[in-house]
Order: sequence, then C-alpha cells, then structure tokens
Amino acid sequence: MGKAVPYVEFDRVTLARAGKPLFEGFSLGLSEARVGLIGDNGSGKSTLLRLIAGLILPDSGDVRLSGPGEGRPGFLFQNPDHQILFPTVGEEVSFGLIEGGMDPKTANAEAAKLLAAHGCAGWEKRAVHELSEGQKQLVCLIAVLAPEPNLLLLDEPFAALDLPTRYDIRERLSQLKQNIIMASHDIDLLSEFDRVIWLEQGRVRGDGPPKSVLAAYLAKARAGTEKARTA
Ligand SMILES: Nc1ncnc2c1ncn2[C@@H]1O[C@H](COP(=O)(O)OP(=O)(O)OP(=O)(O)O)[C@@H](O)[C@H]1O
Repeated sequence: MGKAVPYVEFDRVTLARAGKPLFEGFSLGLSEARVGLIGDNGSGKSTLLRLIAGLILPDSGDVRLSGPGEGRPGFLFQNPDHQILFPTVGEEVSFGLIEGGMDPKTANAEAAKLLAAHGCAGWEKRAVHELSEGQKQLVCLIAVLAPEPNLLLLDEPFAALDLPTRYDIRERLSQLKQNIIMASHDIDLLSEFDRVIWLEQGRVRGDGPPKSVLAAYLAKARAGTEKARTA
C-alpha cells in the first residue's frame, strides 16, 4: 500500500515566540482522519494549530494544506469567550454563512435549522453571555461547523466542561465526517484517534498509534512526578 498523501504538511518551519525559538526546521505530514496532539503546557500544541489555520505565519518554511485540508479550517478554541463575536446565538451561528456569501435572511433561517438539528431549537435570540460554558462551547461548535469546513482544528475544547457535556460533545465529534486535528490532555478521547503526536518544546517526541504514544507520554509524566516526590 502506498503512503497516504498528507493534507497538512509542515516543511522546515521555523518560528520564534516572544523572542525564543519554538519550532526550528520542523517538518511533519498529516494524512490521518483524526490526529491528536499531546504534550506539556507550552510544548507548542496551540501554536501548531494556529499555524495550520494561518492565524500565525512561520518565520521561515511553509505550512501547506491540500485535499481535505483545503479551504478555511474550522477552529474551536479552548475558551469560547475567545471565539464568540456576537451577542446572540443566531448571529454567532449565521456569521460564517454570511461571510461565505449567503444572504443574511437565508443564513438566519439556516442557522435556526442547524441549531434545531443539534438540539438547540429556538436558541437564535438567546444572549450568548447567559449560556453555561458547555452551552457556549456547543454554540461555538455549531457555528464552526455551519460553513462545512473540510478540516476541524480543536484546541482543548473540553477543558472547562463537566463530564456529561464532555461526553455529549465527544459523541457529536465522533459522528463528524471532517478530518480533525485536536490538541487535548484527554487520554481516553485521544486513544480513539488514528494517530497521536507528542510535542515537547516544539519537537516531536513521540508519533504513532495512540496506544504506544500515550503510554510513553504517561510514563514520562509519572516519572516526573516520582522525581519531584523523591527530590
Ligand atoms: N501570543 C504569544 N506570544 C508570545 N509567546 C507565545 C504566544 N503564544 C504562545 N507563546 C509561547 O509559545 C510556547 C508554546 O505555547 P503554546 O500555547 O503553543 O503551547 P501549548 O502546548 O498549546 O500549551 P498549553 O497546553 O498550555 O495550552 C510557549 O512558550 C508560550 O509561552
């Protein structure tokens, strides 16, 4: 069987953040439908997702998107408050459709349909600031999916959610047809992915099937805890 063609390709990417090198000659191709990113705080997961989304540009090298990576990816941030732009749920969901060229009246009707399809019928006029964190995250997910992006980039979208909401959104994600690249600390969720990449200080420390990469990451984290206890 031939090697799958990557839909995201980092080609010798170099990037400094706050004057410090983070990625140096970083090359990586992604061709799997569900790719997980794991790594300690500050290892570069969010920055990698932002590079893929084109929200930041490399200092040198290229990030290329093709095939299922083409078009503007949908980006779900860790904190819905960093994502939400509008006062009402309806405006938030219709925005991406209007931006994509749909006339506002059709976009509003479409937004209402999408909300209803996700169990949020009649939410159009609701004020976003009155929603719970989980409800906000759900609205963000519906808004991100509305323009039907080929690729979804998810930056620890479950961190602030209670368990039932986490399972609900997780179930919704598992049914999506889109390719997904997700940064997460949720070992259970990542164990269902096709490939997991372990980042450490802007480098790939582990890469492969979830079972082996997650086991190695956990072992390293536990060893660190052990060392701290005996120091
Ligand atoms: N906007 C920014 N300006 C300057 N430095 C930044 C910025 N964003 C991130 N960094 C730095 O880049 C490095 C990687 O950060 P990044 O947010 O990509 O890590 P992460 O793996 O997503 O971490 P976490 O798990 O805490 O979300 C860190 O050293 C961070 O301080």
